[in-house]
Amino acid sequence: ASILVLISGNGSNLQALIDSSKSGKIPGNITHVVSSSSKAYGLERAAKSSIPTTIHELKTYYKGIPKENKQERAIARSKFNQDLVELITTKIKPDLIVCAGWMLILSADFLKPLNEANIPIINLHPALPGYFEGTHAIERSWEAGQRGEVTKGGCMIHYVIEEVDMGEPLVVKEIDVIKGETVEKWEERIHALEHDAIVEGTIEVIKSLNEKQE
Ligand SMILES: N[C@@H]1O[C@H](COP(=O)(O)O)[C@@H](O)[C@H]1O
Repeated sequence: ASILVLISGNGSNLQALIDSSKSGKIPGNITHVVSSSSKAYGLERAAKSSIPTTIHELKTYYKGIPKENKQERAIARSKFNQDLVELITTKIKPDLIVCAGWMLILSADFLKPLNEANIPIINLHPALPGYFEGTHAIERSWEAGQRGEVTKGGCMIHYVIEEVDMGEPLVVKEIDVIKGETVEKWEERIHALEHDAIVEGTIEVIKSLNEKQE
């Protein structure tokens, strides 16, 4: 299977995918990496493994449009999505898409054409299903844990739908809250979980794609 990975930053989850596809643990190859930021260290990780990359930055589309001009920005945002869909469906043509630390919301005008093309899209979220949707989930789950509002945390791999971080989970990994633990240690434990979860989730999707072809 050919895998497209979407990133925005450090790329430690991309690295887990690269290592597992090289070792054969993942029955597929990462054929392209798209980054929403030219500063993403993940781009260097891809280059080190000779994986082609594309930088697709929203700020390029917003250039010259004042912040308060919501209408113009909405048109530019939609063009950003359309161009990414175009790139994916006409050039990259992956069997599946893995969002590994991609920090931009994927809306209907991105999801619909890819669903129609039967290209599954999965995402990694550093919290358990139904908890802490959106950004800063690691910090928010840590605070809630230390306040005794939750006793567990973790991460999930889920199919991407319009509702952010709400799609059907296919991998869920839990850890227990440790009272008095630092947020750095909590983050470290969640990242370790994520690196296993993203590999397992990718294998799951490839398995279901192969079953569909049989
Ligand atoms: N959405 C979140 O962003 C982080 C990306 O980490 P990396 O893969 O870039 O190291 C991960 O914690 C992911 O859950």
